[in-house]
Order: sequence, then C-alpha cells, then structure tokens
Amino acid sequence: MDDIIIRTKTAAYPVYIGPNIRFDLTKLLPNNYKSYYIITDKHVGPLYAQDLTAALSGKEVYHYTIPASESAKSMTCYQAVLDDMLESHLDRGSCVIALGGGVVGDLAGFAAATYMRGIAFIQMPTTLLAHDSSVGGKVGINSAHGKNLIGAFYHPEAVIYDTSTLDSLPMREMQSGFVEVLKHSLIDSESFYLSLMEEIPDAASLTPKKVEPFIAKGIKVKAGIVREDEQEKGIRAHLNFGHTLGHAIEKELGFGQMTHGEAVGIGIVFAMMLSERHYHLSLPIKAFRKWLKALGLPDRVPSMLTSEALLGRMMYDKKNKDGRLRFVLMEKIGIVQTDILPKSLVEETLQDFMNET
Ligand SMILES: NC(=O)c1ccc[n+]([C@@H]2O[C@H](COP(=O)([O-])OP(=O)(O)OC[C@H]3O[C@@H](n4cnc5c(N)ncnc54)[C@H](O)[C@@H]3O)[C@@H](O)[C@H]2O)c1
Ligand SMILES: O=C(O)C(=O)C[C@@H](O)[C@H](O)[C@H](O)COP(=O)(O)O
Ligand SMILES: [Zn+2]
Repeated sequence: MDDIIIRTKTAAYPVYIGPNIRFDLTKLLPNNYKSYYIITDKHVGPLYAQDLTAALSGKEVYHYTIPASESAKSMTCYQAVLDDMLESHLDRGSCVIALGGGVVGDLAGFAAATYMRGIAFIQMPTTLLAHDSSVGGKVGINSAHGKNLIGAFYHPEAVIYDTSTLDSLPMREMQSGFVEVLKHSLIDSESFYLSLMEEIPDAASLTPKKVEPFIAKGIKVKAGIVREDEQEKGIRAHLNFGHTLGHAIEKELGFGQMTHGEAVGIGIVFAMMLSERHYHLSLPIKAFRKWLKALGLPDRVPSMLTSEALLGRMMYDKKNKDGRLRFVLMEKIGIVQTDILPKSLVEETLQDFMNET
C-alpha cells in the first residue's frame, strides 16, 4: 500500500492507495464515527457498497444512490441528498463516505461541507480520474451558467483508494481519467511526461496495472501544489491546465455528453496553442495530439459547437480577473504559469483551432 499525506494550512489527511483496501475500511478510518452515510451512484453501488456495509457491520449505516452521470452534480440532487441526510438524523458525529468517481466525490463532499456547517467525510475513489478529484478539497456542483460554479474548499478526513475497483471501470472512463494523469505530468516535469508516454503509449497499454504507479505520482504532484496554495490564490491554478476550454465544452455540449477528461484533453491542446502564440515559442503539440489519438481520446472541438458560444462560456471561468480571460499557459513541459490574455487572441486561436481541416 502506498500512503501519502496531504498537508495544507487547515488540514492534514492520509491518502491510502492499494488493491482491495476497501475491506480494511474500519482499520483505515481516522475515527470511530457515530453513524455512516454512504453516497454512491447507480453503477458503483451494486458493485462495491455491500463490501463497505459488511466492513462496517454493527455500526449505523445509511445509503444514498445518485444517478451515474454528471447531471447528478446539480442543485436538485444536492437538495435531495441534504433532505435525506436530515431525515436520517445525521448529526455532527456522523461521517459521509463518498464511494465513486469524481461526480460522487464532488457532490458528497459539498453535502458534507454544508450539512450542519460541515461534518466529516471520507473519499473512496473508484475511477482513475478520481485520483485527482478525491484530493485537494475542491467540492461542488454545476450551475446552468457553468461547471463547478457552486462549491467550497472542504477536505476529506481520509482518502481510501482501492485500486482493485479500477478492474470494473469501463475503458472510456480509463481514457478520461488518464487525461488528469497526463495533466499532472505536463505541469510537473518532462521526465514524468516522457516516462508516462513510454509506459502507456496507447489505449491498449492503458490498464489498471500499468497506470497504478502513476496514480501515486500524480497525487504527489497535486499534493505539492495544494500544500503551497490551498485555495487557488496562486499556483493551484496550474492544476486547471486545459480546464478553461474543457469546462466550456462540457457545458456547451450538455453536461455528461463528453467526459471531463475528454474535454480537458482538448482544452490542453488549446492551452498549448495559446501559449505558443502568446509567448512566441514552440511546444510539442503535434506529438501530444498524436498521443491523445493513440489513446483513443479526441483532440479537437466537436464540430457542433461554435467559437462564440465557447468564448461566452469561458467568460464565466472562476480564474478570470476583472472580466478578463485568465489562462493557464505553458512555457515548456514542467513550466506553467497563468496570464491574462487579450480576448482577440483567444478568439482568433479558437477559430483557427476549430477551422482546422
Ligand atoms: N474536485 C476536484 O478536484 C475534481 C478534479 C477532477 C475532476 N472533478 C470532477 O469529477 C467529475 C468526473 O469524475 P469521473 O470521471 O470519476 O466521473 P464519474 O464519477 O461520473 O464516473 C464515471 C462513470 O464510471 C462509473 N464508475 C465509477 N467507478 C466505477 C467502477 N469502479 N467500476 C465501474 N464503473 C464505475 C460511474 O458510475 C460513471 O458512470 C467531473 O464532474 C469533474 O468536474 C473534480
Ligand atoms: O484541484 C484543482 O485545483 C483542480 O483544478 C483539479 C481539476 O482537475 C478539477 O477538474 C477541478 O474540479 C476544477 O476546479 P475548478 O475550480 O476549475 O472548478
Ligand atoms: Zn479536472
């Protein structure tokens, strides 16, 4: 088992990573809570919730199942969860367990953060993508105006990542989650990036076994950034590389039409294109796009979207300053920074990207 500690100004918690560790749940829990409220989704619940109930036998355990889709990160679903938590008489001694991918984690974490002004929660990620979403304390839901516009910074008390659960993860979700691993490598170092490309050059090599060592590596990159800047006042924005356009694509297509990772992969290509033009330098965009394609991931904006709609949506991005677009850009692999860009540069680059033949 590979253990990592996430430390910030306000929190410190362990991330346990290893096969079958869901069965050791009670040993890994940091406290003996009064009751447990397991939030999971319609796909994950039938596969793994019973194992948690068995591990918690003799304790007071409640279950809540949300739809298995991005649409569950909604005000309606959030309110329904809170109502059920109240009807279950959870109190400040209770603990929410988020069993699932990033959707479950973001929603359950936000419910825990706001229920009675905050009760304990544990992240139990079951997707590759959730190596990213389960650490760092960003929790929240979507709005009709855009992704993750309602939320909080609220850390779990522990992250218990049973990597055996990845065995049942559909390939499309492995591909999606791999984009966050790619992102961690790109913002970290050329050596991480190149070793990842060498080990996992294509979709055929994207197996739980091959990717497992990179899960801890990605989490360590994130841990280092979150430790320095918990609430995205500065360098935490680097973790948002590719997300400005990515989030706009997710929203404009309709939440859930494209996965988060698919959209962020396209967003990374765009952020690299912007970087080349803004800093007058050259980045390995061609090779990166070739890799995305070999992984079975899209590398261009879906043709039904318009640049006007995407630009309008990016104006809601949380990183923007004084109504101006602020992007995470790259000077070279491992060196990223944020910059406010002229709207005209973003517009022209987006049009060129979308008009590629
Ligand atoms: N909070 C953060 O820091 C952060 C970081 C990255 C992404 N996110 C958010 O995470 C969400 C995406 O998370 P995701 O990609 O995990 O999607 P998800 O939670 O929707 O899971 C993807 C699909 O896989 C299924 N699934 C999950 N685990 C499974 C398993 N082990 N076996 C079989 N099926 C399984 C789910 O039911 C779902 O259908 C987005 O909303 C994104 O914005 C948050
Ligand atoms: O942890 C972070 O910080 C990130 O930006 C991680 C992202 O991968 C993740 O998608 C996050 O939810 C985006 O946050 P947001 O603040 O842009 O909504
Ligand atoms: Zn992300």
